[in-house]
Amino acid sequence: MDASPEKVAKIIDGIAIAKDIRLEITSDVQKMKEVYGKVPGLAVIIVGERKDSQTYVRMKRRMCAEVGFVSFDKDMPGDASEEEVLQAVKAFNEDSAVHGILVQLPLPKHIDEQTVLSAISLEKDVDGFHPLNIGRLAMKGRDPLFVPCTPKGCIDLLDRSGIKIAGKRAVVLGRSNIVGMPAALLLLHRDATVSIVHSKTEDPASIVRQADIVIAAIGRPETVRGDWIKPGAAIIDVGTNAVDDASKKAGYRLVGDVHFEEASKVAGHITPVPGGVGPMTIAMLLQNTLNSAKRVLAKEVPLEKLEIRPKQVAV
Ligand SMILES: Nc1nc(=O)c2c([nH]1)NC[C@@H]1CN(c3ccc(C(=O)N[C@@H](CCC(=O)O)C(=O)O)cc3)C=[N+]21
Ligand SMILES: [Mg+2]
Repeated sequence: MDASPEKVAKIIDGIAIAKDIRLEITSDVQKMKEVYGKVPGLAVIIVGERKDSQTYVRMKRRMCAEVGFVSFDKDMPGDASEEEVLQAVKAFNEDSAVHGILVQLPLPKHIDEQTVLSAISLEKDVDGFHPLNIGRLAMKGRDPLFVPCTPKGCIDLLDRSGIKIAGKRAVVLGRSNIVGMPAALLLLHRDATVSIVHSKTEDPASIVRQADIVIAAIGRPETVRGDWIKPGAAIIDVGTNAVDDASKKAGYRLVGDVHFEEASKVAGHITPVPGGVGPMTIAMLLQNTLNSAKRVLAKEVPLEKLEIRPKQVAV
């Protein structure tokens, strides 16, 4: 494919795809309710008053209601102690109506995130942030119980857009525990040839230019420019950066890590921001929670009689 200036990439519509997924989930939840008298339960713990965190948590709780889950809300003050947060996690670990536990990040500075994430029961770690789930993700043949939602959503966007992964060159920008690193591992498990570009990489543009698939997760606005992109490449933009914009009522607008206007003239497929990866993150959280509830059911109902199967049964 050549990069003639009039060429325009196909937009990957994360809002529509996430909605399809929520419909699939809703139908499984209805069946679960009819046949077994149970619905999935998701507990969301938020500590402190960060505006962005409150917005995300509100969206998660709204989506839970939409698909028929029960949501358990625990809103704690910003000066809650680590011990108190751990107690809240423990209570949800022990509550059989709760199939998934999410502790909204970032936590206030006086609380150690790894201590809290490690306290979440492995069977309820729907964010996939528990070190054992991350460790399993890194191992061939040892599937984790839960895959982190944002990277999982990125792969699902590629799959549902008909983009082939096996054998392709993929470049991930960013190496965070919650997006870049797991995204690279997932691509590797799908037989892509994977490079990770990060803050110390020399000449990142030359690496990105080789990629058939780009996942950008660095949290720096419009860093990936049009001339970094191989014509026809698939671009998944995880960045959600607020930049000042006086023409907007809120005083800011959201932009990705990719310069959308430039990139969409070169790429074959591209996700918009907002409306790309963001909605998928929440859809994957719901999917992980549903699968967790199915796994609990599979322990109570003989597998051959189970009408809705979990993706994976044993630990
Ligand atoms: N334990 C934990 N799990 C998370 O999954 C988690 C977290 N902590 N902390 C913060 C990040 C961020 N995150 C997003 C979820 C949805 C959108 C989303 O739906 N964004 C919309 C735009 C929303 C808007 O307009 O502000 C979109 O991109 O279209 C974005 C970001 C989950 N996170
Ligand atoms: Mg593995």
